[in-house]
Amino acid sequence: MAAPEAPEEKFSLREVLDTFKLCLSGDKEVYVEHYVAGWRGLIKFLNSLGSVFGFISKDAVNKIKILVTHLEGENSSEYVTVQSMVKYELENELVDLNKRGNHPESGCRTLLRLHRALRWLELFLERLRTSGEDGKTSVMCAEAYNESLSRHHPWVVRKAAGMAFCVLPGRPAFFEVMNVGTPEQVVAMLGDALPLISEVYQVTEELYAQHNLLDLP
Ligand SMILES: CCCCCCCCCCCCC/C=C/[C@@H](O)[C@H](COP(=O)(O)O)NC(=O)CCCCCCCCCCCCCCC
Repeated sequence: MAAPEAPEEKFSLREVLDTFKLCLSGDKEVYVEHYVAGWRGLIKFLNSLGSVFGFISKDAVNKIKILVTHLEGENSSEYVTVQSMVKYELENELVDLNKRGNHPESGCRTLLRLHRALRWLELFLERLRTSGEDGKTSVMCAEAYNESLSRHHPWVVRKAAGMAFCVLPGRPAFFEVMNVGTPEQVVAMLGDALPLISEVYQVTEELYAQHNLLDLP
């Protein structure tokens, strides 16, 4: 059995919900700081599911580190919101637009990877929310993945992801790890969280579409 985690390391869905609430400013700009914090919370959840998911969490952690480097770097004021980041990086030609080159760690391409994963999360959580007691998390996860992220992944990543999904715990254990309370309370909280996640996704999607950034290499 795994050693118990330190309390501050424990995942809580409420915490993630709260960070996603903070993501959007009054005029619908997305704060990079809170976006990153939301992902950190989700990765805690992933880590608590076991080492099979290590290769996924490692990639997500790397992406977060890149964004934090921008957030804390000398141009930190340009990285306050996704909108200001896009403007700054495009105006200063800091993004590889057609093929990978001098800017493999641009904020724009890095955030795009997380943004695509956010769509997977939205689809997965919606399935989880509406599933019955004996719903299979592995199937919900695979379906959500096939409808979103998978098209951006090469065969070998799709294969590894598919294998990891198979060992996901069942719905009751999954709900337990969320640390919310009864299954009914989890479902209610998912109902609160989904519109927030969905709005952050939509705002980012529109911004990236406007600037033709949805296929950054
Ligand atoms: C709960 C089960 C979690 C399953 C996670 C589903 C997503 C599967 C993603 C598989 C990614 C495999 C790792 C490699 C990825 C990279 O190739 C690829 C491309 O990057 P590159 O252009 O720099 O090369 N990276 C990505 O697409 C970014 C993936 C980020 C995935 C983050 C997933 C976090 C999952 C958090 C789970 C939270 C569940 C919450 C329940 C309340």
